Amino acid sequence: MNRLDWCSRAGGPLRGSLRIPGDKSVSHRALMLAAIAEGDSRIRGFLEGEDTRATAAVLAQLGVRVETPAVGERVVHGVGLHGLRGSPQELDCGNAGTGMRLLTGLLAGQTFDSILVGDASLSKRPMRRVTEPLAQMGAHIDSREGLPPLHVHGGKALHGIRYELPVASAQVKSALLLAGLYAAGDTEIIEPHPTRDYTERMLAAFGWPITFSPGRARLAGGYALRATDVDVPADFSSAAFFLVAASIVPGSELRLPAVGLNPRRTGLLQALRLMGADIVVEHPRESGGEPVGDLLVRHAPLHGIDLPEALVPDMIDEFPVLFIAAAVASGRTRVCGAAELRVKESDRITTMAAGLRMLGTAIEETPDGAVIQGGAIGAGTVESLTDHRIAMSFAVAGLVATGPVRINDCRHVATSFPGFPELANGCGFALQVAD
Ligand SMILES: O=C(O)C1=C[C@@H](OP(=O)(O)O)[C@@H](O)[C@H](O)C1
Ligand SMILES: C=C(OP(=O)(O)O)C(=O)O
Repeated sequence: MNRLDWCSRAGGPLRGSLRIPGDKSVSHRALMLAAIAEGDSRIRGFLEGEDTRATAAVLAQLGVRVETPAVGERVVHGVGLHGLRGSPQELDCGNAGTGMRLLTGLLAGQTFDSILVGDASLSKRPMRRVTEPLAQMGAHIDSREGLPPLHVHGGKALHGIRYELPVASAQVKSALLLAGLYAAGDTEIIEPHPTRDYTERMLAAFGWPITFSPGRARLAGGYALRATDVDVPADFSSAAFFLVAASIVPGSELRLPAVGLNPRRTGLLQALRLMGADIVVEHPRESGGEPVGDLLVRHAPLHGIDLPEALVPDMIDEFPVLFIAAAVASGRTRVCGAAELRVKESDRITTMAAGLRMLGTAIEETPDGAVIQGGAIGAGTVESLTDHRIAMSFAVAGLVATGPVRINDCRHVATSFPGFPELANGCGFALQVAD
């Protein structure tokens, strides 16, 4: 893929109503559960991102017919729990940690072997967090010293385990629950802090008996999934860029309709409100078993905070853009308990600290967070290291910078947010491809 650099300039005020694309976590899971269900499932609001399309392509390689009747829609012809077929080719998960980790759980219980590969960024991400508990369930997975590619051996008889997660991770929890569908006996997961529960909710919607409450989930193998239609809400993590952008640009007022508001995703909403943001949830309702609402965000002066550590797992993907809010806010913001940021698409603490320093912000890195002194953001060149959320966060910074912000290596933005530059420019950003 060719290199793509952006230049973000001062813009705004931001105005309008923006349709944010579908939720990435929900889209991955809807594809996987629909694939092994009995019957046809229709997914509406599907994220047309590179990550979720990679998962659809992997499932097609495994013998699942996935149709695209319209943009943002998939019809998945489920093959049943035991209907997947092995592929002689490698299964390419692209940039997606979620895709690779959940598929590893799903494939551990099959009769055939699979090889999962990813791009340069995914090939550096830790996989022992899934392979070790899966091995305790009886799976056999070879890795390159805990990194992809993963060779998942088939034909292993799995048995359920009771597993206390060492780190809060919805991906690990979900991988084990998917393997648990194929295991004898109970699989029980206990989390150090509750994480997003989409897998649990969706398994229930597909008719699999499961009990779950915040921080716990338990199911037994040996049932069947019944096809069901899934309505995917707009992705809160994508909405996050606009929540911060409208908060920091004077005169802004943005509406973001039908955004998913699962409480395990909305930590940034609470953090921004603690910083003084003006964000209102209008028409809170349920859609497809998930809480959704229309977000109305207006400019408001922000001030620094000590981020409550309990919010960290509920905003794990929103730290890059929170760092931008903190760099603009008056006073100091302190983040701790967020060491997981170091194993995302890039080391998000170091990448953000390096970029903000280039723009003149005083930021001190700590092992599990950062201390950020707010003030004016300057012009400069920053590296996104191909991390989509870093690229979009610095695009937000450019709106209020004293000069142009050049952002290198933005080619992966479409992994989670296809159409971001167009949507951003449509509401008042000044974001262009750089020469
Ligand atoms: O389960 C999911 O869909 C996700 C869980 C989180 O990862 P971890 O499970 O590694 O925390 C998050 O960062 C990722 O973007 C999506
Ligand atoms: C960490 C992320 O995704 P994944 O783990 O699926 O690559 C993300 O989208 O910020």
